[in-house]
Amino acid sequence: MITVSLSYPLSDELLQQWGRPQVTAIGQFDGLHLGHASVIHQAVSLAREQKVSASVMTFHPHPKEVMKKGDYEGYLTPLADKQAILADMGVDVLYIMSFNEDFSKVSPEAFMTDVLLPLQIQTAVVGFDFRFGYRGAGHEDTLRKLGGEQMAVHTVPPFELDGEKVSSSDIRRALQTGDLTQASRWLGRPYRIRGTVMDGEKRGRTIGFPTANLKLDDTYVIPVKGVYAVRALVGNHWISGVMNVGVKPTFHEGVLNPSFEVHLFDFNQQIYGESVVVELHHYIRPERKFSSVDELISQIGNDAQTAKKLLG
Ligand SMILES: Cc1cc2nc3c(=O)[nH]c(=O)nc-3n(C[C@H](O)[C@H](O)[C@H](O)COP(=O)(O)O)c2cc1C
Ligand SMILES: Nc1ncnc2c1ncn2[C@@H]1O[C@H](COP(=O)(O)OP(=O)(O)O)[C@@H](O)[C@H]1O
Repeated sequence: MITVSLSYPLSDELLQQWGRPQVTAIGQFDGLHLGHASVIHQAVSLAREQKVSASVMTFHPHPKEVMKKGDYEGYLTPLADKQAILADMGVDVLYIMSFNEDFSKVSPEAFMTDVLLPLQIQTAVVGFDFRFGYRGAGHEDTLRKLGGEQMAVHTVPPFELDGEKVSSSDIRRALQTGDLTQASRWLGRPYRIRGTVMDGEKRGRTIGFPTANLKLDDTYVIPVKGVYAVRALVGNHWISGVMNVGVKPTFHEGVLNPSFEVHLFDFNQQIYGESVVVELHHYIRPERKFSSVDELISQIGNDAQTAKKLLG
């Protein structure tokens, strides 16, 4: 998959290089959950039928982040994660349209005449609730009307599991309430975060549970504070472990930003500075303040046993 950065208005040079008949899925696609996957699979299969390239157009940063709407809570799949997942879905080209205040004012008409038609998109594939252009004025019918003879529009209906529509906002809620089973079902994979191992307070090893402290590489949606059964990719190996997302109330008061610390099972290596991906499989319990370090140690021991059982 090739990634192409776009900024509005598109230059002639860019259009010469990338303007070609193609089928394009357009959307924000944060989370790349099962609903998004159904839109993208549809685009890829239409592209194969029409013997043209399959592309995805997405917008970055997230419009909610740029427009400071107040309900922005971070990314389920920051750009790097999105890229990796889309590459595995058979997408040939990923267009990343730079989203800023100026671009937010582009009308549906201008988006069609200045972006979609010059790129020679012959079929646009969008989800049922797709909105585009200034103030989200455009929707699927607008796209159809403006595209006329030159661009077909394919709308994908809501993807449902057990009669419920899969949505990014429900996945965020599930992560914020510790319902990881639901989050994983809707995502079609466990929720993942990526970070770099930093120095911590060097206490972990003294209590028998060294923990790799992660500085997250992006502004992820933060799952509820507490203890999780996880699998972590360290180098080329997936290792089971237990993670605490929290502020360590046993030792500190008034900390606002949670830390992400993973104790890896049967592991004893120095990994400061390494990049680690953590998959959150199960939520075990909320974080709490213990009245002694011994109680904390014994609870972490129980957590590790629970995680081993849950991870099988
Ligand atoms: C599985 C697990 C569960 C934890 N649960 C709690 C908890 O409930 N309350 C708490 O104050 N700290 C908890 N911690 C955090 C420990 O206090 C922390 O790992 C320890 O202080 C070492 O920190 P350091 O790696 O920064 O040195 C937990 C850590 C792990 C690995
Ligand atoms: N089983 C393990 N799980 C996590 N980290 C480990 C493990 N064994 C060794 N380490 C290393 O030790 C560090 C954690 O030790 P710790 O005493 O908790 O220090 P810090 O407070 O700096 O995180 C990790 O960053 C990693 O480099």
